Amino acid sequence: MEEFKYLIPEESIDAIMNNVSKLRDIENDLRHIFVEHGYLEVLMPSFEYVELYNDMDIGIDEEKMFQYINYEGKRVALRVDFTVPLARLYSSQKENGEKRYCYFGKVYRKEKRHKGRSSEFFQAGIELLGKAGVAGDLECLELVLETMQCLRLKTLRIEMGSAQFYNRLVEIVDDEKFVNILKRRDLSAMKDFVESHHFDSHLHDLLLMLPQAFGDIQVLYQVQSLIDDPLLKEAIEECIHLYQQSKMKDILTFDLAMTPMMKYYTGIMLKGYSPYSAEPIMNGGRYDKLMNHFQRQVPAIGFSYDLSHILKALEKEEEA
Ligand SMILES: N[C@@H](Cc1c[nH]c[nH+]1)C(=O)O
Repeated sequence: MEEFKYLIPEESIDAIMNNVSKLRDIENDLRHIFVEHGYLEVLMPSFEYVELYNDMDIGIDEEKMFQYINYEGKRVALRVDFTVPLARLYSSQKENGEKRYCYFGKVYRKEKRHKGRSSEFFQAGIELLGKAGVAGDLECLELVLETMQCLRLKTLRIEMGSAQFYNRLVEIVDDEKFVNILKRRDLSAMKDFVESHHFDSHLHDLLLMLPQAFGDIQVLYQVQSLIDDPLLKEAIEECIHLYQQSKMKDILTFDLAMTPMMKYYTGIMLKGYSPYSAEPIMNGGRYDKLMNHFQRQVPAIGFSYDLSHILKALEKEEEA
């Protein structure tokens, strides 16, 4: 036992000592902008019932949760996500109006084998509840653009995918193997997959180009010319529409092979990248059906920065 007192469990990374003041500055700048735009800062509890996350089927397996059984015999987990508990908070309020929340804190997601990866993610994010469609998407995109300046990182890129596009495609293709191939962006596996099915020629061509459907607005036009399904069409048209109105055209890349990080996404999905971080420094998206779990129909969108990844990217950028 004696030697353990000098060690930390593999779930932990050691204390962050470099650049903590920088992290606090970034946090404060973000807070300032969020609050200025009407987002109310909330301090969410660290513990939630495991059932809350399970019922929402968010796509984070139970094995990823740090959990224990409390005195009632109920399973309790350390927070694995902010979006779900905030949806619960919203549902406890009477009216369905627009609400803007922001938050700063950690989420805990256990890795099977850590290999130096942390299980703690320091997030700073917002949730915009009750604002539907392009208007809500644009408000969110503008806030991303404005707050990106706070991060002190030089070359940031935003990738946009569509959960509506992805979900509909999964439905049409109707074969579990498809998702795996898409996640790996495996071109030759996709060829074999397409050849072993009898899809119509449009779907056939679309699936073949999908692993590489990554790039500027031309990608959307190219895909648009291949589809006739109304829901797929609608999803692409929404992205085009957003692009036309967005102020981040020069840093925006589309990725139609993007698979949802969280199962609750129903519309656009966003990821922010620095060339100095292997992991996305920002994740977000529209989730119009999550509130249905609370017997409410409320459209919503949000995003969160990962401050730990941002800090690491800053260090690497400085070294370079
Ligand atoms: N909760 C998501 C990010 C997000 C916030 N709002 C919508 N999505 C995550 O942890 O990846």
